[in-house]
Amino acid sequence: MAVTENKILEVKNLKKYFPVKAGIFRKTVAHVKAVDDVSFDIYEGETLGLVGESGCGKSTTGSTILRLLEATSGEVSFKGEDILSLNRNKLRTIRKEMQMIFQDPYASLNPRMTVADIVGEPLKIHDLYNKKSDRDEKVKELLESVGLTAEQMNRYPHEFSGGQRQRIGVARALAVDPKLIIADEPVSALDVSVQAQVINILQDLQKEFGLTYLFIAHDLSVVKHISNRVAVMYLGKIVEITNKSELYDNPLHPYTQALLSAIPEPNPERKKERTILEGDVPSPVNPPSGCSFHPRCPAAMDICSKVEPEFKDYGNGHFASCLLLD
Ligand SMILES: Nc1ncnc2c1ncn2[C@@H]1O[C@H](COP(=O)(O)OP(=O)(O)OP(=O)(O)O)[C@@H](O)[C@H]1O
Repeated sequence: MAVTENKILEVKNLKKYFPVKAGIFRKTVAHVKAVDDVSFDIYEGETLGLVGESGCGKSTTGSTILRLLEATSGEVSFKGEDILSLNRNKLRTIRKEMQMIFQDPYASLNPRMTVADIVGEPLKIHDLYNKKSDRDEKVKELLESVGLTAEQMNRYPHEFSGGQRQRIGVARALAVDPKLIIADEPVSALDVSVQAQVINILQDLQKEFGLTYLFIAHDLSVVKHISNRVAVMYLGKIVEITNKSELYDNPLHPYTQALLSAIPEPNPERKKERTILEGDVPSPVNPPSGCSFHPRCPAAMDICSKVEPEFKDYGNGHFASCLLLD
């Protein structure tokens, strides 16, 4: 399925603050602003890459959309339905259509369960294929769709390589026939040679089943191949979002430029200038005033520490928040 004009997911002003407690009465003394006013849409059939350094809030965004974490405020609507206000029953029904694939294929599969039980578990939870023989048939089909074999269904996770385990994770996510998959760093724990295989499988499955992906990664090179659009996140906020070619050819935000310059250039003749990001990512408990990127920004001016930049459209759906662009 090609990318359509239907918004399957709309995220508006989403915030997730974690309380920081201290003292014998465990009083809340501050908040970790993990997701701080994030808005974006995803169109049906599309892959939106969500990229940023460790700790910028990508996983929290994914988990809050699926209500694995409760949002502090904001709106998330999936196919027009307001997810954040659904009761448990309705949430359970809609969860079938939104699945997550996790980063660590070692930690996310129960070592004591066979592959058949792992992949079949969501079917049981959602009361699908109640007869064991039907469920096993479905599991076989799912394993084959991710390039594994039916014979492997009675084995345990430790008998598989990292890439194969991630395929098991993908098969499990697909079991309930979802529409949207949030893939949280699905290839970060894998060898580079295996990363491309898993990404290719995800792309093939997208075509076959008309899936939509939110694909989370900390590295812009990983999402380049698979994404239609890319959103760049820094300290709880999206600082730039646009379609893939625009982002890689014409990045507007200095943070995006720095992330791009960190990608190794395989061709030595096309050596590029590198922007080395100075210092550490500031704490999301007490983000810097003004533009939160200013302490590390190679182009920062005085005003950047005083005024918070607006998130503006610079044409053709290319949004960025940087005072230097005005
Ligand atoms: N349960 C929690 N309680 C308190 N703070 C949390 C909690 N979960 C995450 N955080 C903090 O929220 C911020 C965002 O974390 P998150 O895991 O979403 O970032 P990330 O971009 O996905 O990073 P990574 O790539 O390392 O997973 C971090 O500062 C993190 O320490």
